[in-house]
Amino acid sequence: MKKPILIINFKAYDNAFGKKGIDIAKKIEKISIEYSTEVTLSVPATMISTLSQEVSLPIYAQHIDDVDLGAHTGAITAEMIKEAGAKGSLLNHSEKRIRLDQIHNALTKMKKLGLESVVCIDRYELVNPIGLLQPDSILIEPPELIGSGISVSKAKPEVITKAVDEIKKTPSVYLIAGAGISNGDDVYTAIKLGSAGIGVASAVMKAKEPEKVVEEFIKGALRAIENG
Ligand SMILES: O=C[C@H](O)COP(=O)(O)O
Repeated sequence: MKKPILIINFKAYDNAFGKKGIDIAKKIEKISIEYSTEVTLSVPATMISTLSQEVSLPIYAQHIDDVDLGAHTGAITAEMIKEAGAKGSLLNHSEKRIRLDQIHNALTKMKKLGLESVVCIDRYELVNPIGLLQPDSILIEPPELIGSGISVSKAKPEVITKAVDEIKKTPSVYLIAGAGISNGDDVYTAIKLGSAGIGVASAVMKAKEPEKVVEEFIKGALRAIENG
């Protein structure tokens, strides 16, 4: 994964799929290319294949099930998302929690398949236990701020700084911050506090002009990196 890490989670918003899903992905791609800054899209499973073909951005799944291929009705496996074109997946999002053993199994399989992984957690005490499992990144998000428009950077900066301290014990793992990220300053602050990037959903998916929001986020991230 390249820093700054910018992950836009499409979740199940009404513009996350179908023609609207392609449209928003293309708008984000245009800005990403303009600023030479990679933006990862975490999309509904049904859109992985389409968006992998329609845009040049890294496409992630939002979840995978910890099951082997076989009799598991409705399962979405690591093999399936890889074949559909995904570069990786979120795991354990607060809207799709899984058990620790399932995170472990999923990561083992993803590594074998060459898929990237971003494990979501809700508190800094989990940074080290999850970091020891060696995902590519950990995304820390206080659940109460998700979708609130009040950013973790402003409302709970200590969550980021404590998580940044903890991630130093597993230096190959990136720490990403998310929840309520709404503007360029939120992104700037999150990175200045030591995170490798941000995860965001509502500010982009609910925006009238999502490309403008993404542009502001990228500018905030680049400004933070320039200022060291
Ligand atoms: O995966 C993204 C997060 O849950 C953040 O959501 P939000 O930007 O709507 O707060």
